[in-house]
Amino acid sequence: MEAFVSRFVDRVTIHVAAGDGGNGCASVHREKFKPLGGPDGGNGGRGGDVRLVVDPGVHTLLDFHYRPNARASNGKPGRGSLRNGAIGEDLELAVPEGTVVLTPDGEVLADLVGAGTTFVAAHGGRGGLGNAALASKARKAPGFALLGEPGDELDLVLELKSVADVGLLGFPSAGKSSLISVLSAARPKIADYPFTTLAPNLGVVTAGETVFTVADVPGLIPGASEGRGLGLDFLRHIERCAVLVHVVDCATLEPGRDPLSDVDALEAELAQYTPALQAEHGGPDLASRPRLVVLNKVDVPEARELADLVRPDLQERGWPVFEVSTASREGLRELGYAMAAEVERYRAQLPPPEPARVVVRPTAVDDGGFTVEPDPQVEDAFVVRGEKPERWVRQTNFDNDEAVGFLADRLAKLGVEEELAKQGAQPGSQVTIGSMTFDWEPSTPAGVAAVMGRRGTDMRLEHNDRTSASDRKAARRARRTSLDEQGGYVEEVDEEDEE
Ligand SMILES: Nc1nc2c(ncn2[C@@H]2O[C@H](COP(=O)(O)OP(=O)(O)OP(=O)(O)O)[C@@H](O)[C@H]2O)c(=O)[nH]1
Ligand SMILES: [Mg+2]
Repeated sequence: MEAFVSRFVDRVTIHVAAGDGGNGCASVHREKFKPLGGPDGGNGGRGGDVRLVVDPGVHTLLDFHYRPNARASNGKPGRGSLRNGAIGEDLELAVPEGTVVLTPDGEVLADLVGAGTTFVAAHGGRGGLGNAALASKARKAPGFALLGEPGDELDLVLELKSVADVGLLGFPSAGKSSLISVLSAARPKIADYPFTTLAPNLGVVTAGETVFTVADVPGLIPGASEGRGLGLDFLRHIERCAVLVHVVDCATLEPGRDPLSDVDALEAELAQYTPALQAEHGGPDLASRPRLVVLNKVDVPEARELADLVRPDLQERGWPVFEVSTASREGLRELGYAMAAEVERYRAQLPPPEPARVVVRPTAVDDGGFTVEPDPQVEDAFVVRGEKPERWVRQTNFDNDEAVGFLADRLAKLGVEEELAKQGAQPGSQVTIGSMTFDWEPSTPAGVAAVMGRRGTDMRLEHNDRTSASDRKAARRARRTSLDEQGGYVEEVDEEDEE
């Protein structure tokens, strides 16, 4: 029998950060006696993702409790001579079967079922294109490159619905922590004063082929269902356990206590408690869950006598009874195997694990669309929203005029300028995209055409625009081919397909 855990964690908030994309490189090919070479700046590498992967060897969220921060590595910047930056390494975090991923607001993002099921918790940022990839017929030697995008960075809540297979029920000092310490390798605090255990402990027990978890929880006292002692905390944990085990102190000298009345008192508490989870998720109620009874401390002669005395009464209720001593370690092997058998029985009647039910976060959709709306806070100002425009702004180095010009071209090609003009934007109107606000200067045929079109018509300009569109398409096709050959390539340079 083995184990590794000494604390019980079923809910944890983690902070995940994907890697940033590397910046593209602006560089010009240099050779002796050939001063004017072409652009040869490579692309930045993509940042690494943070992924959650179901690993059957992991049984708790404990690791996240100790290490709640996870960061994947950044992509490397591109370099001269067409060298692309290395891609950032993905970070995989092993989570137990049944881990539920939520936003801090409680929205369920994924319910991870089945070994190997993967959820991308944070997407790495795209690498920026280097100036070689940005070169085109019209822009033969770009003096700029695109910035890498920051990776996603966010908080997530992980929850484990079924935190333990077996829950130990018992009065304070009955020997629950002692039992878990001898069944598993967990080393909880054990002492002869009540409520030694303040936070539940979890042990992983191996009996034969079966690996299962046992939760040692704070001692239960009458009134717990109304919140006495550590009652409600205790009950919240117990309701997640498939098998309940009464741990009874046969050596207590407290007046009014004996094994039968102890068991009755705890059963009465269970009966009064309405499990929160049951209401939420359905599932078997506490009353119908299998129980075992452990008569503990039989190394004490009086305790063994008492155990022998009450054993038939308990068996009459249909509960298997085990006499053990965590001190002399008597009866433990048999108990371990009996727990394993109950756990196996429970698992066998569970519906087979559903295929991965993963809810993808809605922000990942890139439909190429955008919206333009008047800014509700500022007069004569507009807000542009959309995956592409916002991304393009993030990729732009605003210290470089040429890069800003390139951004303006991209926005015009997507139709953002035209739409702004349609909605009445004037030169000098404030336009906000993502985290940037600009003064609008319609600089392109598309923008002007729209302004003209609104006033009347200008077929000439529309015509010009059509011609240049087919030109651009041809140029784009050529460029794409050359990009594909580079390999490790990051994104399409232009998204003019909307034309
Ligand atoms: N003689 C004897 N004493 C035991 C045995 N098992 C536990 N004890 C003693 O009983 C006392 C309480 O043990 P714990 O394991 O801390 O009991 P607990 O049920 O976890 O108690 P709380 O955490 O307070 O609810 C300690 O002094 C243990 O040494 C046993 O098999 N025989
Ligand atoms: Mg304890």
